[in-house]
Amino acid sequence: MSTALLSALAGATIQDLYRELLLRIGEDPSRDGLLKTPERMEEALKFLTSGYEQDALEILHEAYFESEYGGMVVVRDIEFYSMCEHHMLPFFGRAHIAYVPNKKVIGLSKFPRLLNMYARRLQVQERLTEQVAHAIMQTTHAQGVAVVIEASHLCMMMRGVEKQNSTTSTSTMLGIFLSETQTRSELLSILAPRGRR
Ligand SMILES: Nc1nc2c(ncn2[C@@H]2O[C@H](COP(=O)(O)OP(=O)(O)OP(=O)(O)O)[C@@H](O)[C@H]2O)c(=O)[nH]1
Ligand SMILES: [Zn+2]
Repeated sequence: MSTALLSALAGATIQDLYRELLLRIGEDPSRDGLLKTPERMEEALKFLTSGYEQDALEILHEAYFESEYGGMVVVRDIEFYSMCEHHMLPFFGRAHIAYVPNKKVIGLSKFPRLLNMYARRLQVQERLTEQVAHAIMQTTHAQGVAVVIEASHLCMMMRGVEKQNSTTSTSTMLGIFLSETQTRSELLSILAPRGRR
């Protein structure tokens, strides 16, 4: 890209860029239905990438409660929407987050908040899974953390290979979930589809 073009782009707003994009795909950005579209797109993009402005400590740091609970906590079926970094198309599905506390439990709502934070960045499913697991482990010093994500990728559905029914599963196991087969088996039996337990 030429220096002149780069400096011209640097002065452009996100809405200018979206207007140009509409022109390049053969649309007329001045027609009635599209007049406010660059503004709407900017707003949507800011929301969908708002995770860059947050960090895990900020989300988790005031929601620890002392507890002697020594079992496993599993928050399952947390729905999420993210965008793949390759095509900037959505991938979405469900996450299951489990941990074994270490004298402190975390407010349950913080798990979906943490997932949303990482999901609202350009992602690959593998990294999303790892980031959620490591953030919980590092901030809470839990005995173990496990994150399982099942997702459908629109870049594999509405374009490319056009497969409508495939889903992708990823999992990250840390601490006791890695070292103890029994703990891992307990989690897998909790996550097994109902009727197959
Ligand atoms: N591992 C991983 N791959 C992803 C994820 N989301 C999208 N992809 C893949 O990223 C790859 C990008 O491959 P490229 O060959 O560079 O792009 P492409 O030509 O658009 O690929 P096709 O989708 O096969 O048409 C594709 O195989 C996508 O399926 C993800 O979360 N994890
Ligand atoms: Zn993609």
